[in-house]
Amino acid sequence: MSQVPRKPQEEEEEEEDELVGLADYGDRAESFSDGDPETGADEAFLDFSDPFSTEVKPRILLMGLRRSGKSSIQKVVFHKMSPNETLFLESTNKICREDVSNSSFVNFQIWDFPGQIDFFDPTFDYEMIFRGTGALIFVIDSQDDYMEALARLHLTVTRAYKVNPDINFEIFIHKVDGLSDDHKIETQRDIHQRTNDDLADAGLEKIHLSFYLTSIYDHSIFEAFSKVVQKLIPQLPTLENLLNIFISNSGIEKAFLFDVVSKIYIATDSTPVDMQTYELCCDMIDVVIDISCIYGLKEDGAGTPYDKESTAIIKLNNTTVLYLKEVTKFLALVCFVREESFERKGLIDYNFHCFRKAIHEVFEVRMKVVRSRKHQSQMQKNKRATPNGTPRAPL
Ligand SMILES: Nc1nc2c(ncn2[C@@H]2O[C@H](COP(=O)(O)OP(=O)(O)OP(=O)(O)O)[C@@H](O)[C@H]2O)c(=O)[nH]1
Repeated sequence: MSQVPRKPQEEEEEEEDELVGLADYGDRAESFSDGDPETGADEAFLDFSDPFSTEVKPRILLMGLRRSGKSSIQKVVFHKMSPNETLFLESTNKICREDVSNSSFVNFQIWDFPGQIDFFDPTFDYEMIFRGTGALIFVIDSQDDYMEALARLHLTVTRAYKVNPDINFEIFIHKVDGLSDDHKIETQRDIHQRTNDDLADAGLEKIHLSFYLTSIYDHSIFEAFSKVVQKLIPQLPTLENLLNIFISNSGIEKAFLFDVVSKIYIATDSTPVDMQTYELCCDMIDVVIDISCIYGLKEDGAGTPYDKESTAIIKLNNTTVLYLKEVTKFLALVCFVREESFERKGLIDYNFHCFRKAIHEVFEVRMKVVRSRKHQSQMQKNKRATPNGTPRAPL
């Protein structure tokens, strides 16, 4: 698997950008889906062997049989494609990888594994792939006969677990919009039972699989993705704590920290999440970004639809106010406030200022650790290259 080296300088600048929250919104996802037609292997642009590339953004693999809905999920969640348009997506007939790490807090890669390709072929370095992965999402088409998918799931999970026992295995029982409520529950129970039985037969009952019922036709796919991503964020308890402090001191009912591009919420306060509230927040983000894109950009297209100044207030007819504010270039805070509490907007804004500063500090600490480890690893590499201890000659 070949890799295109990236300049360390550029990489560092990129990371710094993330932290300081510079305005850089936009779907800049790059698709690298043109693999080698001979082998079906993709020309990977991301260095899987770099243990640090996963430190700041979680890396997720999306796998599943053909036509299970992988590309649709990715297009709907990360590219704002409408679900109906996915009907016209062409099938991928080779292994392909897409990287949307530039546009979102989530470092997300999709690996399509078409049925005829054996991805455990020795020519594929699957160990390298699984080693740097935080979560493996396996998509099962619930409207189809899923026996083949379950066999492939078992094979994938057992191999991946051997390489990296820390991977979270997330099973999306997908396209459930076509099933009745009873049928949904029955399908989930059946898939759960069969996969766990297979693992127990292989003596691997300790592998934990999480199941989600998903569809691109409602918010279930965003909700499931949010849960998957949250498991991979080491700072989650700190973020939740900060949100709790923020809402209790500002008279806010509920607050979500959203990844703006994907509308995945990466954290919320500890009050329960209600689907309708979440959906309203998603709609608000859509409204803000759409209006900004249409009326906010200059005539030559210059400017960004989401930046430090981004903020929005929407008053609902049930005496609730929706309040959105920019936190970093990827993240936004969306809150539900009662009208009477919103009268103290000055207090909310001051508390938000402190909250925003704290969020930046949380990620800054992480970045410092990553940088120092990166530095140490580079030093070790240099030492290994010169066993007698003499410094390496500059290239
Ligand atoms: N009803 C329904 N159809 C869906 C859903 N998600 C995807 N589909 C449809 O499933 C079909 C296959 O979707 P793709 O996204 O191309 O599947 P894929 O897994 O990427 O397929 P390959 O590229 O062949 O690997 C498309 O016609 C989608 O419109 C869903 O949640 N519900």
